[in-house]
Amino acid sequence: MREQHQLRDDSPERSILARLILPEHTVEADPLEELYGLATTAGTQVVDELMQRLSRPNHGTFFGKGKVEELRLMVERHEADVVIFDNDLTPGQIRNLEKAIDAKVIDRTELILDIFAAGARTYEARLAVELAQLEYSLPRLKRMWTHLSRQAMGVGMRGPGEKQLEVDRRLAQKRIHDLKEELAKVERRREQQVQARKEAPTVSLVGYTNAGKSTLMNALTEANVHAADKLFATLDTRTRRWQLPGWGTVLLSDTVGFIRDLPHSLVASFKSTLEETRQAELLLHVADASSPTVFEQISAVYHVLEELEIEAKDTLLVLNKIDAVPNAAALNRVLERYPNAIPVSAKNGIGLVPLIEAVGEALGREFYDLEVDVSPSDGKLLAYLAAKGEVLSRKYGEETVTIHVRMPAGAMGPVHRDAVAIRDLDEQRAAAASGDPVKSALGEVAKDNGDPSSSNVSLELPNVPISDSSTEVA
Ligand SMILES: Nc1nc2c(ncn2[C@@H]2O[C@H](COP(=O)(O)OP(=O)(O)OP(=O)(O)O)[C@@H](O)[C@H]2O)c(=O)[nH]1
Ligand SMILES: [Mg+2]
Repeated sequence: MREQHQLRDDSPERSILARLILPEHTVEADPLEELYGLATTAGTQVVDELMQRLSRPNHGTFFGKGKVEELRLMVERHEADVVIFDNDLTPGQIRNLEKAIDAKVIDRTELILDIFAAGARTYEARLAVELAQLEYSLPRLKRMWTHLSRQAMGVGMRGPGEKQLEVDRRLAQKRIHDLKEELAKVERRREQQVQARKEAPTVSLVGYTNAGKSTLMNALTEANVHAADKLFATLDTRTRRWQLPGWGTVLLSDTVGFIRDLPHSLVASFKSTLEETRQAELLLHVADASSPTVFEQISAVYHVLEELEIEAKDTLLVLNKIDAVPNAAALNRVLERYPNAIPVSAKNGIGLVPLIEAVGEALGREFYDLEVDVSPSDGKLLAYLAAKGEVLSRKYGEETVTIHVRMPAGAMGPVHRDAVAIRDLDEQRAAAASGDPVKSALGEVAKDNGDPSSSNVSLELPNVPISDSSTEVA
């Protein structure tokens, strides 16, 4: 469990973490871990936490009556400034809660927007965040006004208050309109830029926030991009030339990380930042194999990619942080589900040589010879495989249909996203013939987890750190 900070006077804001767990939620072993990361990244000091299970949220106050009272006492006891919910609340629920507990209430979306606002550096990222924040606050303007009117009530300002609200709302709408126009312009410009600069195939790093994308970028290209143990350390795209051994020059892009339930408005406004990803020949989906929620994180990433309408031509799943997995069984559990994933440790340089080989191979590849496990109810994917590929056989198992199919590499996106499991038959044949370097590196990790250096696959690459695609704002 997280250690709770001591109360300190110089602390900026004392926060209490709260989460409502509904029957449909998957609950992690430590259900508040991610929120804790977000809250500390936002600069608050977490002093306590509270959770409740309900069959559905209380309409008025989100938590049930007794829990709200418990929360009020907790706020009082810790002199907390803010209660941060891991859920999304309605403006009305926030208003009622704030009144009941006498502290500021922030929901998950607002917290994420706050972190993005604090971290946005480039012009595009700033536009994107401002738009998302305005769209979030527009339906909540009334809430701001309620606070004002309470103070203003004494001097009989109710009329002007209402009028002010109208003015604010119109101003916000106008600004949203302008921002959208500007972003559309930036998007078009960016699309052309990326196209014009495309001297070589692009490989784009994507993945859950904190999975190690920037660290991997640095390990592969000596790009020296910012990597840090906080959420959303990267908010813009950096592209570097990468001399891929045995292949030549490719462009490698590091991008903003994703998170589950990423606010829709934010996703939409980050489209232009993700232009490199959209035009990439290959996505390297970096996942944190040491996270207890790695499966949820992987599917959250595919979800966001889908929402962004990024139809990846091809994807390799990279299981990072294998130096930090608790034991070999934990890693094998992930590899069972994703047999073609490439285990690495970006931090210790383990597995980079097999990764480089896999990237080279994927870029050169035109067809995949695959066995794809599909859920029988997934008619869409079954139809897709038949339409885009050449189906060689179908086997009906208890829970999945296994399809042997030859797929063009350019059509792999939906397969990666929707299949229950994918086995690359070419790769299996090659591994059987030569003794698989990936699996053997992995065997060493499993044996010597306490001493990752002993399984270090050494890496020496002639890397050239070059251009920076992002427009830095001073
Ligand atoms: N143990 C271990 N830690 C790693 C590894 N790779 C990265 N990390 C750590 O994970 C944290 C996040 O790394 P980043 O490279 O910033 O992650 P990111 O995916 O770029 O994160 P965002 O930009 O915030 O989305 C840092 O503290 C890294 O040192 C690894 O292979 N093993
Ligand atoms: Mg990063």
